Amino acid sequence: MIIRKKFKFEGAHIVRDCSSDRCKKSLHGHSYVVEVFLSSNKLDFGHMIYDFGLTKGTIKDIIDSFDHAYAMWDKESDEFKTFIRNNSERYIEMPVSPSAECFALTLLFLIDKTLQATEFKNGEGKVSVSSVRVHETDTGYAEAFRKDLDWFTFELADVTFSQAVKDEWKDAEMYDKLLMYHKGELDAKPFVNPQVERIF
Ligand SMILES: Nc1nc2c(c(=O)[nH]1)N=C([C@H](O)[C@H](O)COP(=O)(O)OP(=O)(O)OP(=O)(O)O)CN2
Repeated sequence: MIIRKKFKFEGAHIVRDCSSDRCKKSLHGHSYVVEVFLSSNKLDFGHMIYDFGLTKGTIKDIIDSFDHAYAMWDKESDEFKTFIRNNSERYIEMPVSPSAECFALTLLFLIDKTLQATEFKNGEGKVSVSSVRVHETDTGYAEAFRKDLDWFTFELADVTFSQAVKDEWKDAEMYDKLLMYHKGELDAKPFVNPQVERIF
C-alpha cells in the first residue's frame, strides 16, 4: 500500500546545459509541487501506513528548505557562487543540476535518510519512501523511484544549506544530526516521533 503527501515550494534555479534556452541561460523560478509516496509492510496502531501529520516535521523542513531559495549546482563558477552567497540569504548547493529530475532524486535521497534516522512510536512497519514526484510546471513533472538512487552517488555532506535556511528549521541542528547518524556517530536515532497514548 502507498500513501501520498503533497508539499509546495517556490524555488529559483538555472538548469545549465539543457536544450531549452530560457531554462539554461536565465535565472527563473517555479511553483513546485512535490508529492511524496510512502509505503510500508504493515499498518500502525492507528491503521495507517504513516500518519500524514508526522510528515510535517523533518520531512517538511527538508522540502521547505527549497522555498524562496536558489538551488545552485556546485559546478557553477566561483564568481557566480560568490554572488549568490553574498546576495541571496536562502540557497542550497547541490552536486547535481537543479532539474525536476534532480530535485526528485535529491528529495528522495534526503527523505530516505531522514526516515532511516527516525524512531517510530506507533507500531509502524518498515516505512520507506517509494518515490518522489516533483512538478515543475502544470505540464511537466519528474518522478524518482528508489532504484534510481543506484545511479545517484552523492553523499549527505554534498548538499549544503545556507544559514538562513537552517535558521528556519524546527531544529537548526537537524542536518548535522542526520549527518552524524549516518556516519555512525550517534547511538540513537536523532528524530523521535511523539509517543502515542492508545485506547485499544
Ligand atoms: N526533463 C526536463 N525538461 C525540462 C526541465 C526539467 O527540469 N526537466 N526544465 C525546464 C525549465 O526549467 C522550464 O522552465 C520548464 O520548461 P517547460 O515545461 O518547457 O515550461 P513551459 O512553461 O514553457 O511549458 P508549457 O508547455 O508552456 O507548459 C525545461 N525542460
